[in-house]
Amino acid sequence: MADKLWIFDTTLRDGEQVPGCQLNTDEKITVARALEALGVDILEAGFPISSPGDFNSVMEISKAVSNPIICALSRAVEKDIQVAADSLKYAKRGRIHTGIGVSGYHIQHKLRSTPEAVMERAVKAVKFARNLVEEVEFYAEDAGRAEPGYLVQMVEAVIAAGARVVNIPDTTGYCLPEQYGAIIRLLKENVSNIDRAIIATHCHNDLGLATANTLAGVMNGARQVEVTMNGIGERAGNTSLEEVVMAIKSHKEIPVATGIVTQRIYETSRIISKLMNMPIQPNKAIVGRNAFAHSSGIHQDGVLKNRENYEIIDPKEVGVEESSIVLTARSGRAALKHHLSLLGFPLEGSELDEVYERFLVLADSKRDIGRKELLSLMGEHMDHAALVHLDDVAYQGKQGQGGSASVTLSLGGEQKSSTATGNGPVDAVIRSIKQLIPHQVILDEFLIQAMTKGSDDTCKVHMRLMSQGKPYHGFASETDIVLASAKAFVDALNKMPVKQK
Ligand SMILES: CC(=O)SCCNC(=O)CCNC(=O)[C@H](O)C(C)(C)COP(=O)(O)OP(=O)(O)OC[C@H]1O[C@@H](n2cnc3c(N)ncnc32)[C@H](O)[C@@H]1OP(=O)(O)O
Ligand SMILES: CC(C)C(=O)C(=O)O
Ligand SMILES: [Mg+2]
Repeated sequence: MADKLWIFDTTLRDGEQVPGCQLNTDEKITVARALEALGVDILEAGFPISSPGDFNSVMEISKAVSNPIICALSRAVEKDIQVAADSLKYAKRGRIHTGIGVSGYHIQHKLRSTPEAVMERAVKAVKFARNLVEEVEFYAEDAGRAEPGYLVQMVEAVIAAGARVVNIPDTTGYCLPEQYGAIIRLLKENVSNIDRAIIATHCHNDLGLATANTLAGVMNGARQVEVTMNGIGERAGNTSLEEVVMAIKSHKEIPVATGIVTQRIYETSRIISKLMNMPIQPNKAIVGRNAFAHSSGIHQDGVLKNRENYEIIDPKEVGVEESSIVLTARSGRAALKHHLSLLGFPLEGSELDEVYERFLVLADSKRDIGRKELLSLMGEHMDHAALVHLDDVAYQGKQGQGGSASVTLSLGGEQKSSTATGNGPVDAVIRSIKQLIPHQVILDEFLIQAMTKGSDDTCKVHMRLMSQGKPYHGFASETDIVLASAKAFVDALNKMPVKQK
């Protein structure tokens, strides 16, 4: 039977160290509840000595969630440890995570100490923590660059002092997978009391190796992995939860199993991205917008014949409704035929060839080919009847007073106008459009990206609308951010089936 792999989520501690990602207590509780539903085993809720707000967050999270073990971080400093223990007083099961730097760099140049004195502080800290809580985890900071013999002695000493989990961080993301795996193996083979503790991995992504190193650690005996949702964390980030969990699920030869409800991965990723104002790169493994999108002809043909030709994970397994076939100038006939048949045009042979030629000319000049473009390829008369046209947009806004907008759309050939107010001009414009369309759509994701750094820059807007449980992506580029938002919204509307608009 596979061993249990303990999933230690540090999104609310290491993840929250990202500049601009700081959360208030209510937001942290929302994230903690989402992580609990996802099935994480240990939830590192914060660094309680760092501020009254973080102390309060750890305390409130301890009250709000009951399944995961709640963990509080501290230095190897008695006051930190005492405050961490106080913050955990409502936790059903609390853990103190204390530790100290163990590499030559940290011992000499950060702590300005000696290896012997650092070992003494480590042992003292673990004993002090054990007097306050049952569960103590020790982190050997910068273990990835530590002298191996010293690391073995340190791990043996802290286990003897009462640590039940020993975390071996590659704090600077320096190790190669073979090197990191060898460190874990060294500890398994040379620490005399290692059977009394669980070894944990905690890898950073400075060389893009965090997931590979974590898996190397697991293959060599680690049974706890410290991860964050979307891989966020200090500098280049931490190992991402979704990557490790899905790598393990995809490779049965890794002899471990997790309790993660993988179908909740996508939703959890979005909740965290939104609350932390941290967009997810489109090509991010598992949760990126393009993780299940196929855009070149050979791939699209393969996926349409059998999804598994180009997908190692069923998107439903991670909570993504379905893979998508995106039409671009690199698409072939199979993809075009697929989209046309969805629109009710089952073309074959020379008819398909003829439309494909015209499609390629269009696709060479336009990056994103949607319903609107396909309908116009099939005959301009269809266009007016089936599409939403943005005829006019006017808006204004004043600091502290929100915004107002009026929008005119042509819907099914009929012109309609509406006005609305909102918390700013963009919100007002989107509300105006929503008032004009007959069915409910939810704006689920909204990204604005400036191309360069000038105030005269073109901004690119991406919106994801949900309608009847399905996602529709809209894109637009304009120098005017409000107009770009309106156009992206309408672009997504135009990708929905006619009856939904
Ligand atoms: C690898 C990691 O991610 S560790 C976690 C990183 N997270 C954070 O640092 C966020 C929380 N931190 C804080 O709020 C503050 O830095 C505090 C409250 C911990 C300390 O604040 P200050 O007392 O002002 O110290 P400051 O941050 O300037 O310096 C850190 C001190 O801790 C010492 N230190 C660092 N790590 C440890 C450790 N694990 N154990 C003991 N001492 C440590 C440093 O040597 C330095 O000591 P010095 O002032 O005697 O040189
Ligand atoms: C505090 C420890 C676990 C850490 O975040 C690191 O070493 O990267
Ligand atoms: Mg870290």
